[in-house]
Amino acid sequence: MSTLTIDHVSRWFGNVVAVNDITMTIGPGVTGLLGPNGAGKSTLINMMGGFLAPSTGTVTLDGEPTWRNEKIYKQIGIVPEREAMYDFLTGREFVVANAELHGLGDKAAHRALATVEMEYAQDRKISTYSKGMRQRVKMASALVHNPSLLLLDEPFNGMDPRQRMQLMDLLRRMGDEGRTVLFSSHILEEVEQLASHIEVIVAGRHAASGDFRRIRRLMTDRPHRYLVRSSDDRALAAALIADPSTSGIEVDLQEGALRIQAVDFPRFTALLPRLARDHGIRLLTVSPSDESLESVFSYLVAA
Ligand SMILES: Nc1ncnc2c1ncn2[C@@H]1O[C@H](COP(=O)(O)OP(=O)(O)OP(=O)(O)O)[C@@H](O)[C@H]1O
Repeated sequence: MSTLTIDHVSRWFGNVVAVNDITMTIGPGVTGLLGPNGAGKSTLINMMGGFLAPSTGTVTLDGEPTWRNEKIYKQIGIVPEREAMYDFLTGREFVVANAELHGLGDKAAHRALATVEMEYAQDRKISTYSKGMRQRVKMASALVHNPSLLLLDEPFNGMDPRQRMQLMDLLRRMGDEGRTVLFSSHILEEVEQLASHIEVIVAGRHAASGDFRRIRRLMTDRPHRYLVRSSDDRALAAALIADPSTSGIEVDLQEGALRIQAVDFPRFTALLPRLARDHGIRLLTVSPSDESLESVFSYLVAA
């Protein structure tokens, strides 16, 4: 059982602060590291894995620093995001080469290939593999030395639903075995399905931490903005503003629409059609105007 401790870690590249004073603890089981593109997930994972030095702060695995610590590398398996692999090798050759780097032999490679259920294709060239197969071979090479900590950077990117399910099952199994598994993603649903614990980072900062219900609640409890078009925007605005489910309504003349900020999301969604009906107003468009992941995340950061 391994516990990873990130203590006031920052990392900058020139003027860019990629990771900004993050403190978190990752224990056994599956943890999802959620954040939009460019949030600093890869930078953080590289520091967790001991491949990149923090500018300040420390990353330790069971009390031992991960940076430049060979003893600790034996406990860490990392599946990087990048696609580049040795296409001219077979899956087996690739995993054996990685086993040899750890001073291990064919047996370890064979065991790792079996774990990811890739024995059937191990003698084919990597160039002939699908995205999911490549991901599994990368997993096998990260697993050859039976690490207690497994780090995966955006492992589901570009996978089809079946491949995704297979990999989710595998990671779940790894977590159930008592390994500490951390994977990054920018998709909440993906993280929700798999992780018992979620860490959210946005713009290099730690935005939230907890189980997915808590994170989901933080996201749905925030004010929602809607763009609404109707047969009589002014009458609808007048009817809505009296209700406490909304905190602001703006008539956007250019768009020919109302911009509504709802603070009580369930009440607002029930109220809107009822009010429209009661006032004989026809609703033409009701669309959330800030549902992008970015805005959800920025809300969490501001909270
Ligand atoms: N080697 C580097 N040199 C300069 N800037 C970097 C370097 N690595 C990362 N950055 C910058 O640090 C920030 C965080 O990048 P990082 O790749 O860690 O984010 P991410 O959350 O993994 O994003 P993505 O999902 O797009 O990979 C970005 O602004 C990025 O441009």
